Amino acid sequence: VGVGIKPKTAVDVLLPLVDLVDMVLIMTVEPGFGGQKFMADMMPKISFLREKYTDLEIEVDGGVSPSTIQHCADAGATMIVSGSAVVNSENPKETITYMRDIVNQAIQKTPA
Ligand SMILES: O=C(CO)[C@H](O)[C@H](O)COP(=O)(O)O
Repeated sequence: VGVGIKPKTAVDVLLPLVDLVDMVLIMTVEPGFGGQKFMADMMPKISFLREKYTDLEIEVDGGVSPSTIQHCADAGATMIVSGSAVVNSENPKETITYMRDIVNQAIQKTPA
């Protein structure tokens, strides 16, 4: 079971819930539809959670693409939702593999 927060929701609301769930979702667009612009200013929410919870699955959803994935990975995201960037890609497999590799590389660099 996961719990997600919208961009205007403070990350602190997750703190009492983290131990009860399998993952948290940080929305990087307003929920509703695909194709919106990635909100890089959501990255501090991810870094904050990653610093406190080294093993937590943190998902991002919204505007995630090959050009924004590094921000997510560096902040500590481990699960990625990507719509437009994948379905509009000329090579979805390559796009997925690229984003997965960036996230996996960041995970491997994270101190245990
Ligand atoms: O539905 C959404 C928001 O509610 C998502 O952002 C969407 O599923 C992912 O699409 P995209 O990568 O185009 O932002």
